[in-house]
Amino acid sequence: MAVFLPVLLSLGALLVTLLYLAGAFRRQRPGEPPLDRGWLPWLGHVIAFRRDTAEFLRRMRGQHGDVFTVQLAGDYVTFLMEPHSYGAVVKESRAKLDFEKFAVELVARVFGYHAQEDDHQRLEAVSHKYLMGDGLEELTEAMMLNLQNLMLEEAADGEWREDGLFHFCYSVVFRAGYLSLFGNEPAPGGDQSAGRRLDRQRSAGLFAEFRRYDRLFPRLAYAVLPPAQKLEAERLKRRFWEALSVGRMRERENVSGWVSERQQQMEEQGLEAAMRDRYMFLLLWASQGNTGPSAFWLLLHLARCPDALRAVKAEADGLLRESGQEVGPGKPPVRLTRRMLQQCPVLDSAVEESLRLAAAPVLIRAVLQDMTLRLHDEREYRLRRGDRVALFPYLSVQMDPEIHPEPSEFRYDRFLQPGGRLRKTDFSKGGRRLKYYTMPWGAGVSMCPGRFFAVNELKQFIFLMLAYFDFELLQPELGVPPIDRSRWGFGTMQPTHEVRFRYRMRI
Ligand code: HEM
Repeated sequence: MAVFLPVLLSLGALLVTLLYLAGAFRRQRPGEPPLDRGWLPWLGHVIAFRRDTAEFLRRMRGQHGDVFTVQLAGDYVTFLMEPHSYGAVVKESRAKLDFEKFAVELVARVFGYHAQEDDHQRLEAVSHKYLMGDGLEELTEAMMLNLQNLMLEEAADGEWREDGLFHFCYSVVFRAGYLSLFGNEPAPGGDQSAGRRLDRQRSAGLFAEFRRYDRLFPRLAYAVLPPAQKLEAERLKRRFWEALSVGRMRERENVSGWVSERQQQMEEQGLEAAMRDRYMFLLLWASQGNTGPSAFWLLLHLARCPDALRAVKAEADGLLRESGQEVGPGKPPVRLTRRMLQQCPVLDSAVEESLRLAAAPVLIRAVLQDMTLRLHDEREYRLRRGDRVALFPYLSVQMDPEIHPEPSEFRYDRFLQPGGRLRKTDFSKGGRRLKYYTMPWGAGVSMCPGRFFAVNELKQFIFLMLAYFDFELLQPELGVPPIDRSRWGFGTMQPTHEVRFRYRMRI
């Protein structure tokens, strides 16, 4: 027996070390939020969290209140569910709460890209220049031309076509967005219409591949793909690295400043071409993964809500009339100026409302030093270095019936003041006005830099649908499809199944 004693002691020590590393001995210290480690060592609650994040967090909030810490696959994550106090997280200095640490790990796993130190600042600067303010004008014009190429040219015979609404919206908005940012195919021998045809064909192929990757994305991000699908994800990644490669980009025309300047910066930094190609895939994903699904929810809600459709159409018709444009056979394609896109409060409200219902990012920050989280009501919680802090505004803001009565209903005028001309921004909870009352774009340092372009894309798409097309749902009695619960946390949600519809161009 004595012979085995050292072995047993070593095994015991190993077990204790493993349990320690697995967080089995962690206790809530005075001043810290309630701690719920879950039953499984190291994994904690990750299975329930992944299965249905919203449901899990609702349950935890019921048990522990609006601030709590849970163990998720080795990480301790403190969720703050009290929206008046969101500023304490999104405005905290980067020295204490950092967004990049988590993002760097994710992009390495999902896109194979190894982040450079100043990536975030450089992307911010380029986004400022090309995705906001005056810089956005050129991109918005390119988007209009590409949307018209994809939407009008193929439907020019005026025949009824049937499709899945999700597929239709995602395909059109993805492809037009991709062509606007990453450029057009060169016109063979200067033949513009052949160039446009190539754009339609090749972007359709790319979209089909993107959707394959898109379906794998949540499990890839959580690193739980089975081997065969992992291989498929690798194949798709390589396909995109190649399709968006530096060499390919040089052949394209009208590549946006957002993409070309970022390329140039990376080249000047001496980043190898293979890594730059990977970064391009990251940009494609960030710019195209949410807008198409958002277009789907918006068009679906409008198609299901005659009042909303009527109000949005009246606004669009009015703007076209005021600008002296007519839609019809022989007329030039409509032009939507920046001013027109800025003067549609009804459509703006409908866009904001559909995003409130469908955009559900989890915002995550790494705690870089021991610190205190101060809530608006004077409560204070101590946070440990190495942990994470997270917000899930979908549940604590967007679906809160006190902030948004009947939160599951689509009310196209929810973000309009009485009178219907001005944006409504005063929403309250507990008798106090809220700063963060809907957060589809995130907030603070990681707030989506593409939000102005994304809203323009959605509005342009809806304008064209209303101006040029008749469309109807084929089975309106089926209602709004449920959202796919495996995708919480990644941006705009997707439906669990298609919605059949038909459309035809009015000629
Ligand atoms: C409806 C469409 C869109 C939605 C709902 C959306 C939402 C978001 C959200 C929530 C984030 C922040 C994630 C976080 O905090 O971790 C984000 C980041 C980002 N978005 Fe968007 N986005 C949309 C469209 C776009 C478009 C059109 C572009 C570019 C043209 C874009 C570019 C980006 C980039 C580059 C980031 C990363 C920012 C960074 O690293 O700081 N997005 N987006």
